[in-house]
Amino acid sequence: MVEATAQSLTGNDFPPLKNDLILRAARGERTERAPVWVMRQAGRYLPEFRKVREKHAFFDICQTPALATEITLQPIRRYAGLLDAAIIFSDILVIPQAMGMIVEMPEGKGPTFPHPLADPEDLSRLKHPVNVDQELGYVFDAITMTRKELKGEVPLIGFCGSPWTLMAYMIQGGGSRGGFHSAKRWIFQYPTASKELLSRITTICVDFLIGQVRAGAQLVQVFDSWASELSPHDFQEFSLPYLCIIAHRVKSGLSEVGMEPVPMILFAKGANYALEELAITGGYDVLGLDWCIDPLVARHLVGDSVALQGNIDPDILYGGKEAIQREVKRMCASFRSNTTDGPKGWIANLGHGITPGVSTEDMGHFLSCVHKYSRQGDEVV
Ligand SMILES: Cc1c2[nH]c(c1CCC(=O)O)Cc1[nH]c(c(CCC(=O)O)c1C)Cc1[nH]c(c(CCC(=O)O)c1C)Cc1[nH]c(c(C)c1CCC(=O)O)C2
Repeated sequence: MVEATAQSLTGNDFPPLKNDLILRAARGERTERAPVWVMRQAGRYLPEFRKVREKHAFFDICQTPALATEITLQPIRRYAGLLDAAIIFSDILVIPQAMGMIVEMPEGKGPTFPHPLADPEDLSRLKHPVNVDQELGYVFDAITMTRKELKGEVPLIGFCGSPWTLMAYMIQGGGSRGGFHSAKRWIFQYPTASKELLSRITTICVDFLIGQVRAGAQLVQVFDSWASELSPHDFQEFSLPYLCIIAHRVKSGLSEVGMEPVPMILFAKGANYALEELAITGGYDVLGLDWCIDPLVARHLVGDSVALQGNIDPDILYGGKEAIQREVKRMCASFRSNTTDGPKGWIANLGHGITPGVSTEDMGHFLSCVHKYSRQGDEVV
């Protein structure tokens, strides 16, 4: 059913889908076990990824569909039958690049912008408007190629960064290590210019996500990784409105071109105080949780209106096999409210991305434990 829609509307002849567990969970349905995938599942903890990285620069990989496809498939092959979704290999920072900014990814240093935005005059340096097909068509090509190569094994997730998180990088010029003082200064000193920038990024996110779905993405996720930097009040003003616009415009934009909506996931890290409001007005089908909230509490806050994703502490993967098993059991009990029924509207994941030092074996153990302890019929205690 899912396939018929995508095929007829994109003109792409995609193989039929064999595992729709994550699509059912994203719609809030009860499933026989929790579908599972891991943020950054195609990344540096995989020796096969590091091997490709030895020969190619990070953004060259993103811009070369055959390489992006190969890396997207690496975890799917290694953990055959254990992962329930693939996520396209790319980065949230391709949007600032599309806006004309230079982004470098020196090994082991994280993203670096040599010329970050210093003050509102710098907005004139940015391309505006951005032709997303032209600037980011390589991501669409990678998605179409990957979807074909996946041969229907699991659905493919597309993604983008949230306006606030992208703005934070564009002004700060790098990752979290030095804090986000410059980006925060903008929202307090230049609120109007900040909102102009957020609006521009929002428009690109909408076109980008619609393009990813047209290219073959079967779910999409928006990463607001630095929501944690904002107070509840500032999240309301500088992140939430733009997140809502993205969800609503992507859905209406897809329906305008005659396509079914796909499930939309929002991961707003550190914004657990906003879960209730996000569930009511956000427009997202799934809310991702970090590990700082108990799943039972989260479910109580959001009611039955959305599915939940998450949320084990990624560092548990450093705790050894016993700890992984124990904590997965605990997570399953909390998401399933201790019943023998299968999970309802739950996608298992970590509470943030997997980190480079995790052993591939421990990652496999995590996935197996989710398969084992999230299953219908077993009581989890
Ligand atoms: C904040 C953010 C970025 N990128 C992303 C986020 C949101 C998720 C999150 O909060 O972790 C999203 C992202 N980045 C990458 C993916 C690929 C798909 C996946 O497997 O999840 C996704 C979904 C590949 C990547 N993106 C990056 C790598 C490693 C870079 C390398 O190979 O040198 C990978 C595999 C680089 C990157 N890119 C970014 C950072 C902070 C870093 C460096 C830190 C790190 O390496 O973990 C920006």
